[in-house]
Amino acid sequence: MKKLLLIGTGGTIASRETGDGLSPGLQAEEIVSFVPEVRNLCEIEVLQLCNIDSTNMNPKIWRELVQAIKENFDRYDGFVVLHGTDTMAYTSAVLSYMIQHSRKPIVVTGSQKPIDREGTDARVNLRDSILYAMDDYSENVVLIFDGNVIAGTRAKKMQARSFNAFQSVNFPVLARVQDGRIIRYLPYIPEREPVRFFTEISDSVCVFKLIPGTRPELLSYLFENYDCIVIESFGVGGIPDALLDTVYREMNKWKESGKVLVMATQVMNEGSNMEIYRVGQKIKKDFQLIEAYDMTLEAVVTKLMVLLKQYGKSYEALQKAFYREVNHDILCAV
Ligand SMILES: NC(=O)C[C@H](N)C(=O)O
Repeated sequence: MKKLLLIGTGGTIASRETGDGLSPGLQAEEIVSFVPEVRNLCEIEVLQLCNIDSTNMNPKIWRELVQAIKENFDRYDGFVVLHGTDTMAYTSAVLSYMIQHSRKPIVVTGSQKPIDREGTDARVNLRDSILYAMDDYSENVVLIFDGNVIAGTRAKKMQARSFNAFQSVNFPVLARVQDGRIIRYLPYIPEREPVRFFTEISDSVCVFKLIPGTRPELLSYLFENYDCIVIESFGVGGIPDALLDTVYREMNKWKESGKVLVMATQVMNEGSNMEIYRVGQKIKKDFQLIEAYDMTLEAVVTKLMVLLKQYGKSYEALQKAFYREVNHDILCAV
């Protein structure tokens, strides 16, 4: 019989009413007891990493999660991580970058309603995730929710309350799990390279969302205090004229000190391309700016967190690595 490690981190799936609102209280062991039939599929062992609302997720816990999977990697055939939905897409993305070429599936799942509630989505999500994690044709990091199997780097929370909370952005859903069957939409290409763990991660990345009329002072503060700024711009991407002086002044200082500016867009679908308009083209050329193209913001941020630790000293190497595809994260870089 195959062996599965179920890792509890908290989230609504583990939550109970406290009088002050829902808060994680159930342990992973108790959570599996709500779906006893999964014990027929595989041997399940549990590890309780933490028990938090995923609003409190952070890079330190990600490091511990990766460490836990690394230490147990040879002993199990697959992993299911129970997680809150609010930052689940960040965690599935960061796991994709910190654990690459995994022949063994690492599934991240959770629910919109606690597992002990009637009509909860938790039981079906947990059952689907275990089924998928124990299938011979599953590999790498995926997020499973409401029957959709989404590549770890492509998930985004799109509904605050409904059961179909996650969508796969700019990439097809990999598979569906329906009535206990897996329907795969993409051909199985076995991982050939050995698994690689990256256990270091930077917390010096920030996101700056532009609005019409953004004041430049704010940008100067971020330039001084972070190693990497991701600007969420408008449309296919550009910098407002009113911010250009600040950006040029800071960037000239910055490039020498190994800091990085990355352009992304507030528009979720189809991605950025700064070469289309004057507001984007010139500045991109002047500083060889990195841009997100079709990646999700969650993937951009977490990829940079991991790459900064490896290539923080060389802008060219970081740029090259950023555009290298990992777990289906980018298709359209030119
Ligand atoms: N549905 C959920 O899991 C939401 C919860 N606040 C969390 O992210 O932990």
